Amino acid sequence: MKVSVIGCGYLGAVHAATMASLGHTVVGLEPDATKVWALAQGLPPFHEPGLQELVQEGLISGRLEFTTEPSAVAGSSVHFICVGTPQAKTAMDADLSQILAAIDALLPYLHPGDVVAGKSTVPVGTSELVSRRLEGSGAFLAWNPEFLRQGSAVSDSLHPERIVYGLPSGGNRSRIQTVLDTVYAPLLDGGTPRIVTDWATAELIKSAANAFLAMKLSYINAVGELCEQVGADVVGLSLALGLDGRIGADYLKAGVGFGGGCLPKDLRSFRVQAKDHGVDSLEELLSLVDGINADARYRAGESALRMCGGSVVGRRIGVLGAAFKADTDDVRDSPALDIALQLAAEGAQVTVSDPRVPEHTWLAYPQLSFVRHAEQALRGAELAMLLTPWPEFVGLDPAETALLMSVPRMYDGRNALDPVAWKTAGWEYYGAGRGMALGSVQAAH
Ligand SMILES: NC(=O)c1ccc[n+]([C@@H]2O[C@H](COP(=O)([O-])OP(=O)(O)OC[C@H]3O[C@@H](n4cnc5c(N)ncnc54)[C@H](O)[C@@H]3O)[C@@H](O)[C@H]2O)c1
Ligand SMILES: O=c1ccn([C@@H]2O[C@H](COP(=O)(O)OP(=O)(O)O[C@H]3O[C@H](CO)[C@@H](O)[C@H](O)[C@H]3O)[C@@H](O)[C@H]2O)c(=O)[nH]1
Repeated sequence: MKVSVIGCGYLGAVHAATMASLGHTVVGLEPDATKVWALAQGLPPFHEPGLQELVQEGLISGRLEFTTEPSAVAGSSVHFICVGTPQAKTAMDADLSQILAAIDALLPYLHPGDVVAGKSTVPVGTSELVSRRLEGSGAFLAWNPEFLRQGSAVSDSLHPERIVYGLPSGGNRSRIQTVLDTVYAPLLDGGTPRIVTDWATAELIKSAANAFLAMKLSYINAVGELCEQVGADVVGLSLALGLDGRIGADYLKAGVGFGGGCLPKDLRSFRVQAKDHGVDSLEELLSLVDGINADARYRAGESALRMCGGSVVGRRIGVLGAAFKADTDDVRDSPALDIALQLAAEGAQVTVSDPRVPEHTWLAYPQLSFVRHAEQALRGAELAMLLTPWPEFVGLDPAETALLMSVPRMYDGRNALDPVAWKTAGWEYYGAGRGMALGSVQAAH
């Protein structure tokens, strides 16, 4: 089947390559000529494990192409909408301008019977809005939200936990379902569960999923704050909670809070949706979740101040990590960058190390120094802050690393290091949500 993917950023590039690997002929449409050039060379313009190989396989097979030319999408049976839905510049709701522009640009090339499948994360009601724009084209609309995570996007796409179809009511429903079933046949045949529902439910499934993850993270971070107050250890507590199958161990790693291009903005968009529809209790709950997340970042800055004796003015701090999580080069709403900026604003000399964040990103933050390697950030520093748990940081040798520092002090904002090993090597160690605790809970069978 020929399919098009409209918008080839973190989601669209992966989706296009995945569709090609499932055997479809794929045209990826993207207005950014630099991204198209890079993708067409088989060199994705961002870091995503496994993507380069998948894109190169697609290009070599002849089933995958990238273009800036909208007419290339003509003749596709399914058009996947993967454009951005960022937070609006001056409000908390989602900015739908990329969605509407993408649909308008698609209209001249749609044929009756084509399926337009929205994969972007959108507020409830967006499908209704988009379907009115599609009127007269003869195309059908489905909302088919995507759940991949950056850093494991390729494997998440090839082995999804579920596929959701939001379909219109009426006679065309089964026809659209058949088309989507054909597109996803290799995954469905492999046992991936499929949920078929209406547009509004599909839209809400995605918002509710991200808000739930955010809620779990803010819950454990708030509990972590209590742990710090009473000298308890949130890492041991999370381990014990996670062994309860009803709770589950995922999204219980306490630290400096969640970031990225999805959870924060989707949580805020969901807040607006709840408020707009008069569900004040949900809005209040989500607002607390958002507030606790902001606090987690702020408390990291406060801990740094305390560890430096009450002031960071002129003090050298080495920050390990700029990306919002490991295995991505994405700094959208990154807690690490936010905390580094907070400390620079307090007067610290902050050097940030990240193995992947591209150099053009650094130019936007003249108040920070950027280096590639941990050693460069930590040499002569009196506080190290681990804020993104890249393997090269987690694997640092505490004794060797201590020799680089003017004072060996470690704030572990991801609870990724072994406090006993670091303390034994002479470090003053402080973990988010565990303070100076030594990690007093161990699992045994
Ligand atoms: N990043 C993720 O892991 C992820 C996962 C699931 C869902 N989502 C959702 O997917 C959507 C895209 O997210 P992203 O992270 O890929 O964003 P992104 O900014 O990386 O990618 C969006 C791309 O769309 C392009 N674009 C903008 N206007 C366009 C137009 N009119 N026509 C064609 N292309 C256009 C942009 O140039 C950009 O390359 C968002 O709604 C997001 O919430 C993202
Ligand atoms: O135990 C944990 C797990 C995650 N995080 C943080 O939470 C944030 C989000 O992490 P993750 O969910 O892995 O990253 P995303 O790639 O943003 O993926 C989320 O957002 C995507 C876009 O909507 C969805 O598709 C995914 O299902 C959803 O997990 C990051 O800052 C992580 O560091 C923690 O602090 N502790």
